[in-house]
Amino acid sequence: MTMINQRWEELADIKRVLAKRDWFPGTSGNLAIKVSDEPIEFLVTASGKDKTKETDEDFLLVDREGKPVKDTHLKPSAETLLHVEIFNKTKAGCSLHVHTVDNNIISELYGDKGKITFRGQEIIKAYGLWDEDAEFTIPIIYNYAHIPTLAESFSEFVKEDAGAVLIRNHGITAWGRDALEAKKYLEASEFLFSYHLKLLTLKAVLV
Ligand SMILES: CSCCC(=O)C(=O)COP(=O)(O)O
Ligand SMILES: [Zn+2]
Repeated sequence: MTMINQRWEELADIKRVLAKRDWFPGTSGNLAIKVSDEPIEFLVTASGKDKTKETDEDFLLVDREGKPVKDTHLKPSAETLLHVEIFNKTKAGCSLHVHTVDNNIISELYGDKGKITFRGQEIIKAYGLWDEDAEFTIPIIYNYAHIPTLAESFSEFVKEDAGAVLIRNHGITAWGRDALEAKKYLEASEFLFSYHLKLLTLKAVLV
């Protein structure tokens, strides 16, 4: 199997799993996986598709600027520039972006603070943090409609090979050195969002 086919299968597997969870409502979301380092080339989801469907046009290969490597009628994700920041600035191998109700509500509740910090939760170990008092902070950025501006704002928080950033009332982008790590960061973040919102709701009901 060629590297591109191998990476295609890896990304297709993740897409299938996330689709089953309804994490691609209304054609939202986009996924990317690096195929080569020199030159940097990655597979990214084609724009505007129903990501719950599986086709042989789900992904296309783009260069380090997010431009298609070959002539194609497919358009790279409208948010490819965010994946471009990740692959150009870090050693990340995979980047995942989803819109969920939970990540949107958390981003709105904590958007004015510009971040949300989690502590005292076992699942924080998914971020590679094993200390009892470990904290994990997810920055929250403004949802600029102009994607190059959004990508510039996002870039400020792309420093590590794995991480997560919330875009206010839009969604989350999580990345990691490989597909497993990116998925782990995404799932841990969504777990923490869901837990936090349920706890807030229960506290409000019980007082
Ligand atoms: C209806 S979703 C609006 C665009 C977006 O935020 C998204 O994640 C999907 O865009 P893409 O071009 O990757 O399909
Ligand atoms: Zn989006």
